[in-house]
Amino acid sequence: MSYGGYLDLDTLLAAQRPISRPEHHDELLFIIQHQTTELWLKLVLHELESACEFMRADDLPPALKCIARVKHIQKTLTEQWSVLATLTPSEYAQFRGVLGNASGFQSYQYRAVEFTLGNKNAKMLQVFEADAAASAIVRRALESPSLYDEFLRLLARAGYDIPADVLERDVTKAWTFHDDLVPVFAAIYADPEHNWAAYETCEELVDLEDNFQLWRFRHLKTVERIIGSKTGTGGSSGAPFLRRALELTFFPELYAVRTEIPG
Ligand code: HEM
Ligand SMILES: N[C@@H](Cc1c[nH]c2ccccc12)C(=O)O
Repeated sequence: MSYGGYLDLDTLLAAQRPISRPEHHDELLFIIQHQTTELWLKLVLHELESACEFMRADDLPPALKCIARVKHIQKTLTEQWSVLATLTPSEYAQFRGVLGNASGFQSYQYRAVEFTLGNKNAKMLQVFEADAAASAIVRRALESPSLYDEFLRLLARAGYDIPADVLERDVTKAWTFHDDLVPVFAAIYADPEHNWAAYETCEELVDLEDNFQLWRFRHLKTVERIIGSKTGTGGSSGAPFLRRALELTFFPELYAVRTEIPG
């Protein structure tokens, strides 16, 4: 066994192949920024899937440990935008053309993470039609209960009054706001001492969402400084599209409960 052999470094380090001719100095940065993100997303998915499994087994402590690791990865990914922000608009414009219609829209691991957190949208599968392996990853995330679904099922098993329509919902559909979950969370937040595990998990989920939004925000701000309000290579309006994504929420009832806390 050797360092490079164990890590399959030859494969890893052969995978940065700029396509601009003559090769643009900054294309390597662009590639590595994406590849490192994808590597971390691979681990995020792995940890979130484990967190779901632990929840299914009513084993919260290890689920929370997985979530804690995901939160650190999210922070790293958010910080990492500052490296790409050293790419100036003039530099990027010199090789943007080689990207054609390719775009972050096509990140199947990103889509799988969004689905695992509950932002499902079956239409997104179309993007990956031509790629069987990518489709399988995204479809699995679409068809599995989200982390939130698993948490709510766990709460129901623990005796909390989770409405039947929540427990029996079609998990392939986007989450919609459930008014009657808010009193359940209000009771948990009113008495943390007697609901500690549920209370702590609620706050961990809010952390996950908060971190996810910070990543989205930094993506938007980096995009704004690099391409202004140009339309995206993926066919979207660009920055306006990314700005709208900041209104998405994975766990709306966990935000709604905050309004209901007396005081
Ligand atoms: C110069 C750098 C970048 C620019 C100008 C940029 C621009 C954009 C734009 C305009 C979109 C909207 C889709 C489109 O029409 O193309 C988008 C989506 C996306 N980008 Fe980036 N991006 C950059 C870097 C990155 C990096 C480093 C990642 C990390 C993997 C990334 C991940 C994504 C993802 C996942 C989406 C889909 C978001 C969604 O559907 O909610 N982007 N990007
Ligand atoms: N969507 C980007 C291009 C882009 C960003 N990340 C990518 C990853 C791979 C291919 C293309 C891209 C733009 O409009 O400029």
